[in-house]
Amino acid sequence: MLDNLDHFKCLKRGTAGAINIDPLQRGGILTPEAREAILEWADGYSVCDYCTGSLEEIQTPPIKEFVREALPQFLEVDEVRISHGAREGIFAAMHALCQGGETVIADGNAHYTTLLAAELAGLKVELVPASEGPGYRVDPGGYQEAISRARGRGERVAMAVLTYPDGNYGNLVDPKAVSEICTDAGLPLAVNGAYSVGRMPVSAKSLGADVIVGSGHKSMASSGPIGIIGATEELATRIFRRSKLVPKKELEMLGCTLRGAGILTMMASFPAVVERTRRWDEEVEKARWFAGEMERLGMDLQGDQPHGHDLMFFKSEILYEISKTAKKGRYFLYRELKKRNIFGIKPGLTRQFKLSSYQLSREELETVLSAFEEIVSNHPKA
Ligand SMILES: Cc1ncc(COP(=O)(O)O)c(C=O)c1O
Repeated sequence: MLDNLDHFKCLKRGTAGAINIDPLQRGGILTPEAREAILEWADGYSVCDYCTGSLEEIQTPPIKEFVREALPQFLEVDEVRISHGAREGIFAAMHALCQGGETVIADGNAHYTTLLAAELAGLKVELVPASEGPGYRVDPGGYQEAISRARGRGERVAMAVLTYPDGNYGNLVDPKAVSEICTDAGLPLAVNGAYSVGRMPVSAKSLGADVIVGSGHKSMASSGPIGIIGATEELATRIFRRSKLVPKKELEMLGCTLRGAGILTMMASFPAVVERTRRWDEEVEKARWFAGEMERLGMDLQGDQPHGHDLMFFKSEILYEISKTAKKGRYFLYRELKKRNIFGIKPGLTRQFKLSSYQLSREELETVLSAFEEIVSNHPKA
């Protein structure tokens, strides 16, 4: 094996020029500025040229200004730190704010990483169930019921998490309503903004979030893994507490998180990211138009109606019926889209799939719609 490694030398992704509709990837596509930054800062510990002891204190490049001023202002939150992703932010908050054996409340549409974070922190999870499809709605009032259920069993409830929006249906639950319930119950609320921070306007203050996390590689045009965690002053002193053994370093962050190009891509994209959040209404309008056209072709949008996010989950019996007789069976949709230079729907999916219209032009989305239209009309149904 080690004598024949030439195929590692020149790795190509093979997606140049394609239309990418993968919800996981749309908001993480780099700006031209970030592409330049990645080359400039690509070497391992490149940000440490002028280190003064901790990542958020570095002034050259201007990480200090970015983390201490720009990000808190952007998110309307007291303190921000850079993490390796949304999941690490959620874990840091749970680990710092809860004691082993306590319970966290989370929405039934929460991302799996919220459950793993709780498990790793030694916590129990009480879910607020989502309704049946097609809405899959989480009712804010369900948080009160979940708190009462857990407390009724004698559990100590320590915090709540709201996924805003969730990563399956793009549903947006009223965070203010959840926050009021949490405040009355004496619980901090962590908002998982993996699909919102960097896409839509997000103010931790207006949402009523005590902790907010975001994902750079999902929604802030950054090269991953990278995320952000913000907290109110009161909680920041607990989450970002310093080590007793190495007092310059923050314990929960294991000293320094992003030590290379990733943070420079986030910084280089930041002006464009701030700007694009101001045009969120256009994205919602485009998503609604696109969903309407897909429904006309026979697909059923799940989740919020009218839809409030670019992440869309469709059920599609029509494509499933076609797959029963199509060449390559359930892989036919992936292959047909690939032939037309469109990718992002997972190979093998036909009956239900997610996609995103984020930052795609109307022309590109029309190309996607024509592809679906052709695929439906060119194939006989079973
Ligand atoms: C809603 C949601 N939260 C969190 C994550 C994880 O984000 P990260 O990779 O930044 O940890 C995802 C990833 O798909 C997600 O969809």
